[in-house]
Amino acid sequence: MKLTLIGNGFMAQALAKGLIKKFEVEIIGRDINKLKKVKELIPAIEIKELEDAEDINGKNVIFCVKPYALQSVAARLEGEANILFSILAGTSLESLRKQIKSKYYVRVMPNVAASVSKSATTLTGDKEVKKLAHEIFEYIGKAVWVDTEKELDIATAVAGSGPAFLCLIAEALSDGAVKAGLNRKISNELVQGLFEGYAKLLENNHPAIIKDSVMSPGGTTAAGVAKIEEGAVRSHMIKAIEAAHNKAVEIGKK
Ligand SMILES: NC(=O)C1=CN([C@@H]2O[C@H](COP(=O)(O)OP(=O)(O)OC[C@H]3O[C@@H](n4cnc5c(N)ncnc54)[C@H](O)[C@@H]3O)[C@@H](O)[C@H]2O)C=CC1
Ligand SMILES: O=C(O)[C@@H]1CCC=N1
Repeated sequence: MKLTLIGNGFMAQALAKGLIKKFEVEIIGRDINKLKKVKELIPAIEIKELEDAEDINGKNVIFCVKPYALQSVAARLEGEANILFSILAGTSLESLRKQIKSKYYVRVMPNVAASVSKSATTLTGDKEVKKLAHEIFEYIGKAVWVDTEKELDIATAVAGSGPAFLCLIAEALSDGAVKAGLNRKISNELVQGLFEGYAKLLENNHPAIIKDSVMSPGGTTAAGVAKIEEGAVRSHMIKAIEAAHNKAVEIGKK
């Protein structure tokens, strides 16, 4: 099966790296020089410059441009795709249906870890292609189908934007270690190992149980946790998800 990615940005490249293991991948973009650079990085892909009347008839398209570019790119597409997968944050199935012709529509919310085939991806849309959507997006990591777009917009906040939130935590932990006197290289290495080990533990344990197992009475962890609570970090994480979700909904209304 051939997959046609429209857009040649960061996420298109991240998806292509995983999808190429199983599928033929074509990337259509507006800048041939950028496309040639992408081909140098992922030689197995086909590249094609976006035409003014780009024929998508019968193709399985993964739409990877920015949400604001939907209208201008859609106007250049001709014919009816077989499946239109869209990774555009906030952009509703209704809006896609109005602007791009396709037999089936699926919204997809991957994340940056697609570049290492470890995305936590959420899918929703036409149930006729649910199984196929799963099969395709499992090549970039874990894929979960939800029944509503509301759930996908929440998933956008927690799994799409989530890596950036974790980056702030990772950077801050390393900064703290550097502030205390550890060198940057060792601090970063320890934080990387910390996330790797924690991800493994999280597969089978609730975070509260892991926390309790680390936190000794009167110990170092308890001292640190008390400081974190002073800064209302948990409350602000909840607010961050709320804000990111609200933004996805707002993008959808434009
Ligand atoms: N970056 C991330 O972690 C995630 C991004 N997304 C979604 O993925 C989509 C792409 O995001 P990125 O790859 O991060 O952005 P990017 O800026 O790296 O790529 C955007 C692509 O759209 C193309 N484009 C923009 N305007 C265009 C136009 N008028 N005509 C033709 N092509 C046009 C650009 O040339 C570029 O290839 C967005 O809709 C975003 O919501 C979804 C999940 C995670
Ligand atoms: O920030 C954004 O809009 C995109 C969508 C999910 C992750 N990045």
